[in-house]
Amino acid sequence: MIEKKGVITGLIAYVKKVYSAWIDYPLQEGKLLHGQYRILRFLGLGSYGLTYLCQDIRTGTELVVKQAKPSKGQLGRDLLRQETEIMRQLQHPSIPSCLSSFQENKHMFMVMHYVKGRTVEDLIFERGAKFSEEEALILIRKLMQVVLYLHKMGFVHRDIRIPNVILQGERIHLIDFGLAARIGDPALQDDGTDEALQRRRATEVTSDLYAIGHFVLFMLYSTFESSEVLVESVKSWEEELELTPATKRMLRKLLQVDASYTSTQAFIDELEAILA
Ligand SMILES: Nc1ncnc2c1ncn2[C@@H]1O[C@H](COP(=O)(O)OP(=O)(O)OP(=O)(O)O)[C@@H](O)[C@H]1O
Repeated sequence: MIEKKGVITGLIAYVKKVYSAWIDYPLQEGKLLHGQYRILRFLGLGSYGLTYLCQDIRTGTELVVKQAKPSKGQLGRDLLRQETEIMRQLQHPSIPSCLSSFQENKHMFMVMHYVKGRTVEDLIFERGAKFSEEEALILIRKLMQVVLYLHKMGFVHRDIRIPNVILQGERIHLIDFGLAARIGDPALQDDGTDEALQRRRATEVTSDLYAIGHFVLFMLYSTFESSEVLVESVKSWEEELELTPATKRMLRKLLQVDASYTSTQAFIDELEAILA
């Protein structure tokens, strides 16, 4: 009996997976959306949305169009609506502007500026970029100008990660506001009981600072070469990375090993002091 129940549950999960893959299939290149945006290329399937590079046929400009992921139903649409509302309130040269939103064939879309450049993830994993301690901190100082603006506007990003930061020459851009929320508001999505995820997703500024800590570690590990061939390392970043004591102390606070910073500005002040 129990075995039969297990088979049925497995079968339902499989059917759900096939159905999701089918309804989340990206729209075709060349398709015209809203009579204005021609799809040039599918950029990616995120947790809650599908993203396309499009061309505005009236102006020739390249833009990004994000579609709520059909398999996520109402939650996908609510998150895209929230993302649109938040982006409309933000005006910063390092944040893509939201240009419009529309519905078509029961699907919801949002149009924003296209940021041409390379994500920090691409730079590290595809281009083999290496960040010294100082370079990593200088980049974070730039990123914190955008994060401080966001926090001052009353929002948290909640998804600051290396694929969501684009470098365009000397300029830095923060993208993907899909999980952004007003500070203190209850989160729309349920993140279960994973402790690390809950720290990233709390609607408090410390969740972005926690994410910044991991961001710094990704950059610092770009120069790390392990001598322990084929042995899976169980050492912590504090044992593996050779860092100045001040940076170590800063990271311990960001990662909430020690008590976190009391404000975003307090972190920036300490960062400035280290770089000075
Ligand atoms: N405004 C933008 N300019 C340039 N590229 C963008 C822009 N917005 C998103 N992208 C790119 O589109 C792709 C898909 O992005 P999206 O944020 O929808 O999902 P994701 O980051 O892959 O996943 P998730 O949403 O789960 O974090 C990524 O490669 C991202 O770099």
